[in-house]
Amino acid sequence: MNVATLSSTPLLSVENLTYFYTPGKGFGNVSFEIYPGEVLGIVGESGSGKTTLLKAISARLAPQEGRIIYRPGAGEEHDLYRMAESDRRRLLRTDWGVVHQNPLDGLRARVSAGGNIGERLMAVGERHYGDIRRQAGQWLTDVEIPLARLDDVPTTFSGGMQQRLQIARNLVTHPKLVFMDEPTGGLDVSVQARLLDLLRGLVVEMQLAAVIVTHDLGVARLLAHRLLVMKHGEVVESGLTDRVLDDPHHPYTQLLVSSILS
Ligand SMILES: Nc1ncnc2c1ncn2[C@@H]1O[C@H](COP(=O)(O)OP(=O)(O)OP(=O)(O)O)[C@@H](O)[C@H]1O
Repeated sequence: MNVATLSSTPLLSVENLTYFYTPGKGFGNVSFEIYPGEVLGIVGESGSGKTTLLKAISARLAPQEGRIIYRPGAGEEHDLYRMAESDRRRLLRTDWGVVHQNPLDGLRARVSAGGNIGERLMAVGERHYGDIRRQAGQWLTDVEIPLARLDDVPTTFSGGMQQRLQIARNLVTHPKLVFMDEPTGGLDVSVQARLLDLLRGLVVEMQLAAVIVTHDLGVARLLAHRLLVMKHGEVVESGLTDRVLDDPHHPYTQLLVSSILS
């Protein structure tokens, strides 16, 4: 992917971040930056702290040390965990999106598909019922869900459809930054491939900045400009995706890469 057009001011700066549930369980001293339009992949084995790190950087788990600076526009700077709780919550409903591995964690099960998408639009101030319904319908079509399902609740959808609905709900407000935890996990291989295609198209078209946690290096290769490789709660390697995967420097990354080749 082309990173040459990225802005020189980071959208998000993560500085020496640490969170341990108990000794050895969590992550320590993690620092990195995300630029507008950039997709960062976080890879590593199960239990290496990826999900915990994603929660901390997406305003859902206060770190024990370190800070996160968010810059939504020129000259604007917010220290994420020093903002008022209500401002942080608003950020998650409007400027940011979170796509959970289990789609029902990110959807309202008793609200129609259209309502799930419309709710986010209302959070950014849209009030016109007709416009909201029209945009919800457009997004359903964009994520390849038949328009006829607009009034159905997500529990009647397949796993793949639920995940596409969750993506539509998150992207309808054109967020600046989206956090995704194993967005294709738990889906059949063929459904995963279609979803990946869709995600890749949306990321490019909307110039989304995103952080994607995955243990699947194929997903990382397809979506991420840059990778962080985690092991036992530490970042052991980082760099441009092609460099990390084609010329891994750290022995652990070499092991990860060779394990998918064998
Ligand atoms: N709520 C919690 N309380 C205590 N320990 C936890 C909690 N959540 C996760 N852990 C532990 O913290 C460590 C890191 O977990 P985390 O979910 O961040 O890893 P991960 O790399 O995302 O793994 P996976 O790919 O399996 O989701 C693991 O040892 C896990 O068992």
